[in-house]
Amino acid sequence: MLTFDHVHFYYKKGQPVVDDVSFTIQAGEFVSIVGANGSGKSTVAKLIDGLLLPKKGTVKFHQLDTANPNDLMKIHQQIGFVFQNPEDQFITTTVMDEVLFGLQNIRVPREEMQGRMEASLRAVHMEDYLDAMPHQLSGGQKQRVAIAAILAMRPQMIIFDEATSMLDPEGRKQVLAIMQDLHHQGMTIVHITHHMEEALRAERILLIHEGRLQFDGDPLRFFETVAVTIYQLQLPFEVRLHQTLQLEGPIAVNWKEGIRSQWSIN
Ligand SMILES: Nc1ncnc2c1ncn2[C@@H]1O[C@H](COP(=O)(O)OP(=O)(O)OP(=O)(O)O)[C@@H](O)[C@H]1O
Repeated sequence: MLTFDHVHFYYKKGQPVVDDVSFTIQAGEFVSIVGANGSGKSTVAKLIDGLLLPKKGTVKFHQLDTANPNDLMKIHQQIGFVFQNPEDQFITTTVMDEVLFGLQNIRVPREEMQGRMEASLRAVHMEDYLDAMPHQLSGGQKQRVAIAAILAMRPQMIIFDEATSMLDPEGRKQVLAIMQDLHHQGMTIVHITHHMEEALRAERILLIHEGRLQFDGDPLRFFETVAVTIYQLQLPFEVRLHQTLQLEGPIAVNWKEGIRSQWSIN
């Protein structure tokens, strides 16, 4: 379980970027954090992982406190981070080494490494690319390798920070399907995005605006009650269509189910 308790953060004193934010994310949840450019989403993500520390308040992952230097290494191991640009994450020259590198870093026994590497590449359907050079892969494949490198470390939670925004439609679809698949296997997913079609797929949406938490709840309620354009966000096509047709009741649920099945990996 992740807990933000009255968290405050600023880069420059007097200019709050995260302003008294509190929320809890339970194990196994799929949460989207949405908000306009510059609203503070990435800062929240970095606070979750302990890459940034609160100026006031606490961020805890289970009993581990990001402000405690003794806890930080454990937090980094238990929370994986997928960044916007997969290129930034590659250090080695083959897909296989890319996954093994992280395992060496956390001193996984040598006899365990091969199995973990192969299993995590299988989980993202990249098992046929062991010797490929990461830089020669498509955008979606690169992100899948980055995800495999994280999975091999066996995290409990993965944060995707705008991880689809540099990808073409096919790459986006691949990465979103992997997210959904991991969620179904019990992984806690935090997906930071300003694509509302993607946010629709989460179980819960947190809206950040000017560093404050403005909404925390179900996507259905979010799109029905929040005037998203005020926050420089756009309604997903399916929701706009639904509102235009002014459908109600079971059909309102159906558009959501339709989206879920559309993105499903099966
Ligand atoms: N390293 C930094 N130093 C100073 N200010 C920063 C730094 N990183 C972010 N900011 C500022 O903090 C505010 C929030 O930025 P943040 O990146 O968290 O927002 P965001 O919602 O993720 O935006 P985007 O969608 O554009 O990535 C912005 O005003 C940004 O300019």
